[in-house]
Amino acid sequence: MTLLSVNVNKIAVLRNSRGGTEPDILRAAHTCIDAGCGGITVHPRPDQRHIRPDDVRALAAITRGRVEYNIEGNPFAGARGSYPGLIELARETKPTQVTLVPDGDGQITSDHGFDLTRDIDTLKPLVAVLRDIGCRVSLFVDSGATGFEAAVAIGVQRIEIYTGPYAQAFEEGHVQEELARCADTARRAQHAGLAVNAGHDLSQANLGTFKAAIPGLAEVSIGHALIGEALYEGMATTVRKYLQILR
Ligand SMILES: CC(=O)[C@@H](O)[C@H](O)COP(=O)(O)O
Ligand SMILES: NCC(=O)COP(=O)(O)O
Repeated sequence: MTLLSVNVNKIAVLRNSRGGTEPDILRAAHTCIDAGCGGITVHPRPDQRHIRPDDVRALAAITRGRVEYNIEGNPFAGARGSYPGLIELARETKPTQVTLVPDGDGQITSDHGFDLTRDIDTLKPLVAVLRDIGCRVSLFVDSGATGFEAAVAIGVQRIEIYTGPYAQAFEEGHVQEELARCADTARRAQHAGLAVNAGHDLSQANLGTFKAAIPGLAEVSIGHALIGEALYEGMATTVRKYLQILR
């Protein structure tokens, strides 16, 4: 079964909009875990508009020994200022997995993956540090990416396919070409020895079609749509509906 990792960034967006403690990100995570999700994902950003370093720490404590914990982000972001940085947070909190994403500091959301043929030498020392800490390392890549053998050679264990273009094609009703590109990317990555995750703009509407096309899909991390859908049906019911799709 594909593991569902719930991204709780959007709970923090709502909380931060009033500057208090509600909605409570830990209560939300507990609810998702109790409903059967296999992991919690966060993507702290240097501007701290949603997940803050203290959230990363608190979520590490409540996930440990229960479900996987996946921290996503740009290892080079926030080198200055109060944001401690992704590697430092990983060293402190020891998540199950770190997913490296090549965002700019001011990006509104992630919109592309690494170019492995270009970025591999830059990634090599970071992957080594993360493996040393004990984290599984995944790299966010676009569909159609190449260079998976080189990623394996530096210690990378997974890729996460950026599914934003898939979700858009699905919505526009012409999904086959992008779906085939994702399936081919997954096949080549698996052949090179990598496990395959996926994420970005996945939803109850588009997840089943994606899952059916990607044999061996290890994990999906889902936040934006899931938290939105939970407004109508509640968090636990929504998580269970995703689990049903992933069965
Ligand atoms: C890498 C990825 O696709 C997600 O982590 C997504 O970017 C969520 O981040 P935001 O919630 O900040 O948009
Ligand atoms: N890695 C993708 C993720 O964590 C959630 O992305 P989204 O569902 O908020 O678009």
